[in-house]
Amino acid sequence: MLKNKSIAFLGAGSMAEAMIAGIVNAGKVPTDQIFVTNNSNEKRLEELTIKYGINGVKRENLHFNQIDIFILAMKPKDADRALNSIKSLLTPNQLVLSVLAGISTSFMEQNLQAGQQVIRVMPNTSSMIGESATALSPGAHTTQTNLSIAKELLESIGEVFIINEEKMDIFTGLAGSGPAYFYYLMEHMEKAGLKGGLDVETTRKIIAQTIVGAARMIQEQDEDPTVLRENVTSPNGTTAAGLDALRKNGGGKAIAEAVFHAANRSKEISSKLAETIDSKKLKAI
Ligand SMILES: NC(=O)C1=CN([C@@H]2O[C@H](COP(=O)(O)OP(=O)(O)OC[C@H]3O[C@@H](n4cnc5c(N)ncnc54)[C@H](O)[C@@H]3O)[C@@H](O)[C@H]2O)C=CC1
Ligand SMILES: O=C(O)[C@@H]1CCC=N1
Repeated sequence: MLKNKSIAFLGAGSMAEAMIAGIVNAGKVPTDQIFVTNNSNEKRLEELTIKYGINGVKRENLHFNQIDIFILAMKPKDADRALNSIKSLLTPNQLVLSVLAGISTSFMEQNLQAGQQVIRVMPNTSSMIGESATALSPGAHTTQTNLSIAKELLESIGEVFIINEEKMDIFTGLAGSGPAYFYYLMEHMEKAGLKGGLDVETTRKIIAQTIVGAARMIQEQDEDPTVLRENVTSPNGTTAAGLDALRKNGGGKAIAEAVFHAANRSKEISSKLAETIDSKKLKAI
């Protein structure tokens, strides 16, 4: 279904690049059918063109009528302006995906033509290596065929979860922002490894393999994380000492709080956008 589709990214930042890399690497969409544009940074467009063999084009050179799927990838504060600038250039059958945190399908629909097919998407930067956990929530007018096409496209950058849009905030807290928590954990584990006398390169490999191993155990053993944790924890052993320190220092609570704060921020972006749309004070978001 994908090989005849043309895709255009509006926004050329880190999320767009991660998705482009994953999609190009998966090879399901020919590179000459992938376009990317941005506000003004032509150097960035050249960079993406050279790196991925796709078409980095200035906005005025993007032929909107030749594109099947648009992927909005600007910052949420730019959503209103971006939607209004493309509104008259689209036909309702063209599919608009948005990866913007906190931007609802109803907000997109209100700011595009009546009946426009839209899908809210929440990927993460592991798209770059085909390992994203990506959520999809279709808008009111999206056909089953277009939802399947979007799913197929996004499966090329990882695992896809079709969820109710009300769950998008918590999904964002868990998976959209999630890689950053693991990188933060790794930064701190790395410091501990260095303090213990290991070199950076070895420490990094050890930590990465430990995280990959734990993640794959969850994926492949069909076992509860509590059971897997208990299997590591010998009575009065090293892990018990480590976990005790983690609990005493608020480790579990800190992780849950991170997820909830990110989810709340996603919700807040939605409500502030709704408030500020009237007064046009978008910069305050
Ligand atoms: N970075 C991440 O891990 C994730 C980001 N997202 C979402 O992706 C979006 C982009 O995030 P980043 O790539 O990190 O931001 P970024 O700041 O790196 O990139 C934003 C891009 O949008 C362009 N832009 C702004 N207005 C535009 C317009 N009207 N038309 C076309 N391009 C326009 C800018 O020139 C820039 O290329 C955000 O809305 C964010 O919520 C979603 C999931 C994960
Ligand atoms: O930090 C952000 O707002 C974006 C959305 C999810 C990950 N990065």
